[in-house]
Amino acid sequence: MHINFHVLGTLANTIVDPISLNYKDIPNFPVSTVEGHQGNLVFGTLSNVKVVCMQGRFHYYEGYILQKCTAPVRVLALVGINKLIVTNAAGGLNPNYKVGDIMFIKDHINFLGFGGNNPLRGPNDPRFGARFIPMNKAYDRALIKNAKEITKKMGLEKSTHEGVYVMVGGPNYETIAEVNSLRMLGADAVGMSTIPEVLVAKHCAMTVFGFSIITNECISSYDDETEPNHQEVLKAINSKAESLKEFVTILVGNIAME
Ligand SMILES: O=P(O)(O)O[C@@H]1C[C@H](O)[C@@H](CO)O1
Ligand SMILES: Nc1nc2[nH]cnc2c(=O)[nH]1
Repeated sequence: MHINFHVLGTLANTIVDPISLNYKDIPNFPVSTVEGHQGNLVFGTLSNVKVVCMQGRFHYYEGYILQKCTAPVRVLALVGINKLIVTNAAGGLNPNYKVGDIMFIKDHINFLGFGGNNPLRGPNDPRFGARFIPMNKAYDRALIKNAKEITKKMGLEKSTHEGVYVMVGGPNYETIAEVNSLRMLGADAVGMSTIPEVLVAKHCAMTVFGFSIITNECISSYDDETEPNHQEVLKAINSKAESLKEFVTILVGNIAME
C-alpha cells in the first residue's frame, strides 16, 4: 500500500523499521520545494502492513508539469503498490466546515482538466493503463464507509464530512468571487493538489481513498478582514496530526484485513 502523507509528514515517524530515501537521491525524482513537504520516500510497516509513505508531494504551481508531479505514483505502481491513500490541506468552501475538520473525498472537480491540462495527456503507455479511463468510481465507497466507522469510534463524527474536492492551480488563494463560484459548482473544499495523482493512480487501476484536512474557512464576504496564509494551514495540520495518525494507522490495518 502507498500512503501519500504530504500533509502528515510526521506520520512517517510512526512507521516501523523505516527506510527513508530523500527525493534528491532518487534518479529523475522531482524535489519538494514547499514548506512542510519534507521530500522523503519512506518504506516500512504500519499496523503490520507494508507501506510506502510519500513525505511531501509536487504541485503544478511549483513549476512542474503534471506528468512530473505524478511520476512518483507510477514509480509506486512499479514497486507493486495497488492501494493509495491521498491526503491534502484544503480550504473549507462548505459553510458547515470548521478548521480542523476532516473531509472524506467522495468526488472531485478537476479545474485544470477542464482546459485539457491532464497528467494522462500525450501518448498512452499501455503498460500502465488504458487510453480512456472511467472516473465515476474514483474514490472507493467501501473505504469511505470503513473510514466513517473509525472516526465514529474515535469520537470525531461531528467534525467529519464526506464531500467534493476541487483543485485549482494555485499558488494564490481564492478571491471572494472565486469562492462563491466554486460553491455554486458544488465543491465543499478547495486545494491545489491531489487530483493529478488520483488520475494517474486510477489509470494504474489502484484503489484510492482520500481525505482533506480543512485548514481554513474560505472567505466569502468583502467585510471579512482576515486573509488566508500558509502558516495557518501548517498550524491547522499540526494541531490534528495525532488524531489523524491514529485514524490512518487503524484504516491501514482494516484495509489489510479486507
Ligand atoms: O499539498 P497540499 O494540497 O496538501 O497543500 C496545500 C496546497 C498548497 O500546497 C498549500 C497552501 O497552503 O497547502
Ligand atoms: N486553493 C486553496 N488551497 C488551499 N490549501 C489550503 N487552504 C487552501 C485554500 O483556501 N485554497
